[in-house]
Amino acid sequence: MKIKNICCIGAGYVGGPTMTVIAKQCPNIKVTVVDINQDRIDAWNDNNLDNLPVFEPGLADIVKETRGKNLFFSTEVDTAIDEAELIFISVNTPTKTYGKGKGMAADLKFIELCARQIARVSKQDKIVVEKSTLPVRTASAIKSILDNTGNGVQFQILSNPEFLAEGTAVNDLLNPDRVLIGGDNSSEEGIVAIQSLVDVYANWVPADRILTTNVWSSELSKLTANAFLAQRVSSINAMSELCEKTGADVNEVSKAIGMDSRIGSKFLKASVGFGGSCFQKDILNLVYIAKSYGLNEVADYWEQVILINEHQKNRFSDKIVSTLYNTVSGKKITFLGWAFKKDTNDTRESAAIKVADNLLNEQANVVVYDPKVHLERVYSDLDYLKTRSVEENRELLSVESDPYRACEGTHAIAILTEWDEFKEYSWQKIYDSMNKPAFIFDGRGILDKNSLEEIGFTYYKIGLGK
Ligand SMILES: NC(=O)c1ccc[n+]([C@@H]2O[C@H](COP(=O)([O-])OP(=O)(O)OC[C@H]3O[C@@H](n4cnc5c(N)ncnc54)[C@H](O)[C@@H]3O)[C@@H](O)[C@H]2O)c1
Ligand SMILES: O=c1ccn([C@@H]2O[C@H](COP(=O)(O)OP(=O)(O)O[C@H]3O[C@H](CO)[C@@H](O)[C@H](O)[C@H]3O)[C@@H](O)[C@H]2O)c(=O)[nH]1
Repeated sequence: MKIKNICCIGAGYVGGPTMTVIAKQCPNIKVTVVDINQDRIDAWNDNNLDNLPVFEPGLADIVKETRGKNLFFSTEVDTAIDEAELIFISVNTPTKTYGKGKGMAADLKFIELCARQIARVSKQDKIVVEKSTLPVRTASAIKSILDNTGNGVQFQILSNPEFLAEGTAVNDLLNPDRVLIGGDNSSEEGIVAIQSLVDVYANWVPADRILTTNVWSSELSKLTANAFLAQRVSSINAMSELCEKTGADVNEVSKAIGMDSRIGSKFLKASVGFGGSCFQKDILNLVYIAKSYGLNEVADYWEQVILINEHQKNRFSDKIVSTLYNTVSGKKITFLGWAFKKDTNDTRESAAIKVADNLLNEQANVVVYDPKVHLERVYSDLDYLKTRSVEENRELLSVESDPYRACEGTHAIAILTEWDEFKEYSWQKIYDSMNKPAFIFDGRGILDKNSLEEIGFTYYKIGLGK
């Protein structure tokens, strides 16, 4: 079937950029991205492209090129569903915060609402594509809802997980390592549906990078990919602590092992801990699924990836406290960076949140500077933890829009995000304005130890032993 109209439900970090790139690469397909969040849709439609709800390098240019031509953002969900032959579901699937599986399982209520809405509205056969990350076997639940609540029309369910990383989303979408499409390859209708989606991607993705599998393999591959990626970060972070004790340098160890082609060099950068909306959520979900099948050893194995990550964040804040003579009470500590990685305004599960929370518990005065994260976001991240009152969070933590002002009179600087601009600062100027001794805690290993020590800083880098 030749696709002419695509609808995507969910205009978030995945739906927005993914559909923008599809619209660019497929000028003959009309792509409508819908969301129930009016503010988000308004922001996607804002004439000032600085106000788009998602910051990604290169994204605004493509939105400018396609919006109003074959790319539309709207809150008219029913109309967009009705018009489309193919519907992506790209809504959030957060960790459950209530009931059975609380703190572990994925909350599928938004997915179910979408399925019910598609069933209610559809008057013609549709292909429904899982773009959200979902527990393996969710497709059967979606199928059951569609078939039992629909108007007798036929639905084909595909799984097409998204592998983009934030900060590099546009490039990842334009040049994906692979596109994965799972579907019912045992029926003729299923094969036609799979081919329809393959044809969309074939507009720009080479055929050998479009992989088709059965639905369950596709669903499970997404969780597996994130588990393997996060496992590498936790593995190198575990080694970073041993490096600090033994005089090794984790960067040298990473390089040495990464040159082994069987290991590979990517995703071996020690850090203050991984963040982002996916890794923790998806591994917890994997652990929950394994447990639900009684696979306790499998569950315990993957849970360690999360436990090491928690440890890494805590040990970074502990290091700050112990180095500052075991007390940070009333001391100003400057955070450079709040986003979970560079080149994004996303802060979900950012290591900075936990490190700040720990330091606020010690009554530090934390000052935050991040080039892309706004003040309200920082406070809402902290308030969400409910560790202390909203007023106390505002008393103890402030946000600065100028990095030099953020560092004035501070006792210590902690690098929480690897923004490139941090490397370009006049560190002499910063040193001159700081309390002495002037400490830097580099949680991302991005600054040059020798030149900072020459200026007079006391410099700590994750994974660098003495
Ligand atoms: N963020 C990433 O980098 C990334 C990458 C790959 C996969 N994923 C997965 O993609 C999914 C979406 O992630 P995200 O980061 O884009 O989430 P998000 O929270 O940024 O966006 C989800 C959007 O869906 C909307 N929504 C929820 N229910 C709706 C409904 N019934 N009708 C219309 N709109 C509705 C919300 O208002 C929100 O704007 C998740 O399953 C996530 O695990 C995320
Ligand atoms: O060597 C590394 C690599 C990453 N990180 C950290 O790990 C986190 C996640 O980084 P990254 O994976 O680059 O960003 P995400 O946007 O979270 O992307 C991941 O999660 C997405 C959502 O599922 C997937 O689509 C992507 O393939 C997967 O990389 C960030 O805090 C990074 O700073 C490190 O500490 N060291």
